Amino acid sequence: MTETETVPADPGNRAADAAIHVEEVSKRYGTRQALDGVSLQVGRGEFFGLLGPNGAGKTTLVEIMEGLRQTDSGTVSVLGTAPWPRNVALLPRLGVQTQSSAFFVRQKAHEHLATVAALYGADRGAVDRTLQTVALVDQRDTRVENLSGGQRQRLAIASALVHEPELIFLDEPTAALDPQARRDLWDVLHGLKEAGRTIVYTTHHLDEAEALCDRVAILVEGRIAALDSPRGLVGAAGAATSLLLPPERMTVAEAEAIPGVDRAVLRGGSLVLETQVSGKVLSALDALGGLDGVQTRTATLEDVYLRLTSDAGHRTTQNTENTENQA
Ligand SMILES: Nc1ncnc2c1ncn2[C@@H]1O[C@H](COP(=O)(O)OP(=O)(O)OP(=O)(O)O)[C@@H](O)[C@H]1O
Repeated sequence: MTETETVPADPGNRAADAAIHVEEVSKRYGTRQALDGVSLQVGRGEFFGLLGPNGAGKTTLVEIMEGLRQTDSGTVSVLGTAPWPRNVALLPRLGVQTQSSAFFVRQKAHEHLATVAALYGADRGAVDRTLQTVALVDQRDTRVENLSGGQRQRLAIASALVHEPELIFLDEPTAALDPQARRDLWDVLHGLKEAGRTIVYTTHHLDEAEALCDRVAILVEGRIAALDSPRGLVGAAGAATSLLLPPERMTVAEAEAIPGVDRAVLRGGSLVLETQVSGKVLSALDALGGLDGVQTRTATLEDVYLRLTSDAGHRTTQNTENTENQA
């Protein structure tokens, strides 16, 4: 798959509308090639996910887009201008999620946000508007140090939004949150998406990327291993459907003998049958003793991600080629 192939499918990604153009960008730290010929575009109004294992180069790429780092080669354009050398005119047009360590912890939530707003010269109503956007109105007068982890993350996002930037960078905002706080934050992020904000979103949560992102780029060892909508990636990868059976139903060998089953494994207390033709296999199972206890799990972005990132060196190339052939 190539970037060019995905462009026509997404009107928000037309070159003229692009918020970010990255072209053949490389960056090396000593002997470590952090980015190796990365090209992508982020359309205006797009919720764009950046995925990849630790050390894949996500932070480096984001810092280059934010104007915090210089590339070794390649070109970068953000909102129609070069972010490097540090471009002070660009800064107020960008929203960067602050890390909790940068908070004014003794201040109340609204005071903290007012301080950030003042730095950007945002109008007086911006603070309350933004607290509403991130659902922190009830915590307005709570001291930052007394906010829960999820509330702090929402305040961090508020700090990136308060000056109404054209482009927002969110770096793992749901990391270290409990499942409920994570879901609550999803609501906030959905709201931003609905409002048509342009967002570059780094995450390790594949379910989140699948639910929120219009398109995702999967970085592996400094290269883009895949770039498309989550649905497009799952479809193009031809990822198998899994049928989960009680393990006592049959042996692995018997399962693999069923026409249409590509692979059978015992996993997580189930006998898992992988197939591209689930209807056919379900019919066969039905004839072999019924469908009681049989569960179907369709392929997810996580399946695609794990295929691309496992055994990165060899398999990344292989899978990217496979995706290209099917795109
Ligand atoms: N300032 C630096 N000096 C030397 N090496 C660096 C520096 N910053 C990053 N690296 C290396 O470059 C590679 C890419 O790092 P980067 O932080 O961009 O990856 P990442 O995808 O953001 O990882 P994570 O998910 O862990 O945040 C890694 O091997 C990292 O160790």
